[in-house]
Amino acid sequence: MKNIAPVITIDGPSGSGKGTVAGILAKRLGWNLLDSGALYRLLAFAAHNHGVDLTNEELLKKLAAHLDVQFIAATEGQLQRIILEGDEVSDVIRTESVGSGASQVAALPAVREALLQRQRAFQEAPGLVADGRDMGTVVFPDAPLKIFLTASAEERARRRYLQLKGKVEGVSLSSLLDEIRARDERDTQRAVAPLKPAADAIQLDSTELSIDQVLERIMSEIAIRDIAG
Ligand SMILES: Nc1ncnc2c1ncn2[C@@H]1O[C@H](COP(=O)(O)OP(=O)(O)O)[C@@H](O)[C@H]1O
Ligand SMILES: Nc1ccn([C@H]2C[C@H](O)[C@@H](COP(=O)(O)OP(=O)(O)O)O2)c(=O)n1
Repeated sequence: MKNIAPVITIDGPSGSGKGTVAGILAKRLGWNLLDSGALYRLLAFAAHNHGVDLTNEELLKKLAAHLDVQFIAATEGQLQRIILEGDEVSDVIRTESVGSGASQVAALPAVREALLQRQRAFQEAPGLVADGRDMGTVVFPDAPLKIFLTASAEERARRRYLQLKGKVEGVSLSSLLDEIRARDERDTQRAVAPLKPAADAIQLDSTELSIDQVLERIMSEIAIRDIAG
């Protein structure tokens, strides 16, 4: 049977606000949430734990196909939890070094293929908000609303800095900016499913917008399309 649960895709570079906006939107609509970047982060993290080299496409493909992961949905007062092989890894997968590993494994075609069905399985009633790099272009090309969220690299580094300062030792704005630029370069230049807006995506530059303003813009696009009942 054809899956008719609507999908809203939010793609964009690191620090543009995708995860924040997708999480709030899913909660507001009462829809499911797919944080696709978490899957690539989990794979990079699992590879590190199992001593698998981040260039070993064959082994990474197998690891991706058998990734033992559980997403426990957010509840009132409790953020989404991610369990990998029985251990809670919600926080440890968020470091920039795991992000960089995720970006490396994400460039491998066999890895992307192995994770495709797992991502599509999140499309369940009453609807799905999915964030990542290729949600609108590859994973959910028929989504009725696609957002491509951007912000200047400087603003994205500033946001990350504010987010990590006090939590992670030795963070510096200039190294975060370098890391963000390196990840942008790798994610946009790879051959398979590169980061780019879908032809029918609405592009939203959040450099000068607050989180609430971004949400307001997306809510008005949802209302125009009448996709959330
Ligand atoms: N429009 C915005 N203005 C200011 N800060 C923002 C905005 N959107 C997101 N943030 C903050 O920036 C940081 C990174 O956001 P996040 O949602 O993790 O980005 P992404 O998922 O695109 O990497 C978070 O601390 C978040 O609260
Ligand atoms: N749909 C996706 C999601 C993430 N990736 C890759 C590329 C990204 O640099 C890494 C990490 O993604 P993630 O969305 O968690 O990173 P940010 O929160 O934007 O910093 O994974 C991808 O290739 N395709």
